[in-house]
Amino acid sequence: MKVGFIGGGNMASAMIGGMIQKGVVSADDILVSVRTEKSVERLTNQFGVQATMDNEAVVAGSDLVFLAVKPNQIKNIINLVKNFISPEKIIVSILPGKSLQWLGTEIGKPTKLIRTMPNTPALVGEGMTGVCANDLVTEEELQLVLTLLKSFGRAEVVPEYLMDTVTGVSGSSPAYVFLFLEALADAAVAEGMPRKQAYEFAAQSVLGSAKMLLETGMHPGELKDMVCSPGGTTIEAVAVLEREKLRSAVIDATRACIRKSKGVD
Ligand SMILES: NC(=O)C1=CN([C@@H]2O[C@H](COP(=O)(O)OP(=O)(O)OC[C@H]3O[C@@H](n4cnc5c(N)ncnc54)[C@H](OP(=O)(O)O)[C@@H]3O)[C@@H](O)[C@H]2O)C=CC1
Ligand SMILES: O=C(O)[C@@H]1CCC=N1
Repeated sequence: MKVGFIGGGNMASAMIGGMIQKGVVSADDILVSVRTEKSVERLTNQFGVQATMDNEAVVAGSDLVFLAVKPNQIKNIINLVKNFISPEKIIVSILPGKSLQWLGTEIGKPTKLIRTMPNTPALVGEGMTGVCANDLVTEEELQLVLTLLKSFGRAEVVPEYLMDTVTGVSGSSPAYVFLFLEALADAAVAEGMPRKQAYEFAAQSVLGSAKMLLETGMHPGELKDMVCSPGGTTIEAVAVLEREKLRSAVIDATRACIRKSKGVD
């Protein structure tokens, strides 16, 4: 099977890297189109894929095509390539805010469509992708796409009305986590820890905490309580984070992201 990508930027590169590394698609079977010569060179050198600036050639030569450009590019791209979209091809969008219905209307003919929302931890095999499909996609085809997506992390089918929520809770959230990690490390640096070491201590602590939540099935409040010794150090930090409204800031920020995803045009 030939897998195409229209757009080969941050997110597409993370997905391509994961797929090749896990061996679910070989580099020879991946075609990518981009806007600049510079990206053609980067993708060819980094992954050994067939990179080009010819979007039509990628759609014509692929069985499954990921749409991985920015939302403001997608109308033009669909107009350019829609004549090359035939009924047996599967089109997989990774764009925020673009519904299956919107994509179908722009393509203008019955097409197998899958809408996804991945995230950049795909680059290290720890992505999280939300997925939904239209009625023309068979169960077998959906499973095939899930296999591709699971090559770089977890992937789960969700009802389409939750796709903007997926953008807020996992698509965009690595950026909020990196802000937190940077601040955590800054505090350690302020106390004299070398920066590289501070990132290692901060990142491993967040990684381990996330793993505990996934693997124990315990409530996050209970996991927090396990760290807070009575009269101890942790509860002092927790009290400051509560006073500074960390949790309501995270809720408001995530909902702002979801609102933006709902309004993307
Ligand atoms: N980054 C993220 O964390 C996530 C992003 N997304 C979504 O994925 C999509 C891509 O995002 P991201 O990878 O971050 O964006 P980037 O800006 O990194 O990549 C965009 C890519 O599109 C290419 N491109 C632009 N115009 C054209 C064109 N006319 N024809 C062909 N290729 C074109 C660019 O080419 P060139 O390299 O030559 O400029 C570039 O490779 C967006 O819709 C984004 O919302 C979804 C989930 C997470
Ligand atoms: O910021 C964005 O628009 C994209 C969508 C999810 C992550 N990045």
